[in-house]
Amino acid sequence: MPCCSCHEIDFGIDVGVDNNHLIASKDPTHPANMICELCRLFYTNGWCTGTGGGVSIRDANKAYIAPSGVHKERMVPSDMFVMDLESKEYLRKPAKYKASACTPLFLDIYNIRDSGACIHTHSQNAVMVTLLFDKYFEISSIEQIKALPKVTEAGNLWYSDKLTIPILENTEREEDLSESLQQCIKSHPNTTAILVRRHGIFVWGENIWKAKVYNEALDYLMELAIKMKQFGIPTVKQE
Ligand SMILES: CSCCC(=O)C(=O)COP(=O)(O)O
Ligand SMILES: [Zn+2]
Repeated sequence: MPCCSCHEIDFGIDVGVDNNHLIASKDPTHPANMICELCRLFYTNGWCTGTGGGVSIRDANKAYIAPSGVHKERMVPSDMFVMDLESKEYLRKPAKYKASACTPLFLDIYNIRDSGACIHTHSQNAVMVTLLFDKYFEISSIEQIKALPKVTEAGNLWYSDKLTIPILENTEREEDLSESLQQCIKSHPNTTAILVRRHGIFVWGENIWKAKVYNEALDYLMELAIKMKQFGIPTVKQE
């Protein structure tokens, strides 16, 4: 029955409270669509299986965040949380879910680096390198290194540059990583990724396309480094 004094009741609370216009778009590059597409792809790569890992994308002052503990390859845009990065209030909060446990970590990365997207994977290559290296994953003189940015200056690393990715110790709860992650990002201004021992990797970039390239290149290099170690080949080329 229409209500003459409150038009919202005609449409149901979803229109006003759920802010569906923030996630409904036919544009495949819209953050809500991209997160779903990339999580499907990352699931296929073994990077976001068993509900682990995820993707967040920033659109100006808004962060798009996936739900926690769901089949990451089956998410749909209406599952997305949207946070106002200034007020830290959710503009959209699907009632049946909690936001990803990685949310404080994604926010740390947006805050400290002003990045446009964050990728978190549980790639076995990432986990293995944290078991094979101590404080840093290091590799040099491999062509794929040229896909990674210098970060503190324009341009990418050169073939013979040494790529260094810090390794943090894991915590029981993902959100408890926040303090050490913040410190690590600040003390390593030229990194675009951080590994977490026995857990995975966080990768970020100016936008989702760059973050995707960095994550793919890093995973390639980590897989290669594991094989090099198996053959006793040093990952950093001796002069
Ligand atoms: C088996 S996944 C454990 C939590 C985690 O490390 C992760 O990356 C996923 O967290 P989310 O809350 O986004 O499901
Ligand atoms: Zn994780």
